[in-house]
Amino acid sequence: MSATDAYASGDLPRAAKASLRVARRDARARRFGALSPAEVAVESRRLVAHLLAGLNERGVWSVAAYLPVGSEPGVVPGPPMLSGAPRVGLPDALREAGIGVLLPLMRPDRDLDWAPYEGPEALVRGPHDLWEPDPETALGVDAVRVVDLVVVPALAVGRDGSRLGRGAGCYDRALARVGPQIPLVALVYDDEVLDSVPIEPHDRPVTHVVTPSVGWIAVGTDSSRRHRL
Ligand SMILES: Nc1nc2c(c(=O)[nH]1)N(C=O)[C@@H](CNc1ccc(C(=O)N[C@@H](CCC(=O)O)C(=O)O)cc1)CN2
Ligand SMILES: Nc1ncnc2c1ncn2[C@@H]1O[C@H](COP(=O)(O)OP(=O)(O)OP(=O)(O)O)[C@@H](O)[C@H]1O
Repeated sequence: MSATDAYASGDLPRAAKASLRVARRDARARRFGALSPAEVAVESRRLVAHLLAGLNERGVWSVAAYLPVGSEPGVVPGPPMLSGAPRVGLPDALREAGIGVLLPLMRPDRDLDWAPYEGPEALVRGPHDLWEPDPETALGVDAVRVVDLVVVPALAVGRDGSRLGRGAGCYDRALARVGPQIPLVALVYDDEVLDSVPIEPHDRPVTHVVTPSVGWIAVGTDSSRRHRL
């Protein structure tokens, strides 16, 4: 296949994404390994505080979010609590601020279902080391349409709004249902804000990034930025 054919068929951005994903995942794991649990906790608290301040300024009352795990930004380090419940930072902080929170449940078809967050004790072990709401409480894939803002996981984000995810396409499917006026906010570490990351036609650009040190950064093209708050 020629390079032009490869590009037209989508193979080039797909391959570029795959190698960047490996590099970013390694970099994240290395960085995480070099920090103590206390340092991770401090960074997570700063990230969550920035996120909350910006939600408050924007008058946001409901969000679709997620529970950071492993080396993801916002994770609360340490084993599960004595009760067996996971350590929860971000969803509790949102709920305590009076914000309604939906959490995702990964479906076998790699789409995302959504359920209200009702506290750490109500979470159950999901696939891939994730903690998820009880599937009995799930509202369906369309529940994400009603929130004021979506908090999105990412391995890296470009200043042009391009986002690199884990590669399952879960968020691509979910974000395809979200209206164009809804802010899409990726949580990343400071060194994960790049000029751009490879994209494919199905990728929805994010509108903002929040990092532990800088806080909120509006991303996207100049024209996309002119049309929003
Ligand atoms: N905290 C958190 N929750 C989330 C996501 C996320 O990225 N972070 N998701 C975002 O989509 C959804 C779950 N999506 C996932 C998609 C793929 C893999 C997966 O393939 N995991 C591999 C390891 C490689 C990796 O970490 O990516 C595995 O477990 O073998 C895991 C979760 C919904 N909930
Ligand atoms: N709206 C969609 N409907 C159906 N399939 C989709 C959709 N969006 C993406 N996909 C599929 O998901 C695959 C993975 O997409 P991609 O590499 O962009 O994932 P990602 O953005 O890194 O992951 P995520 O969205 O889970 O964070 C794509 O190859 C594509 O076939």
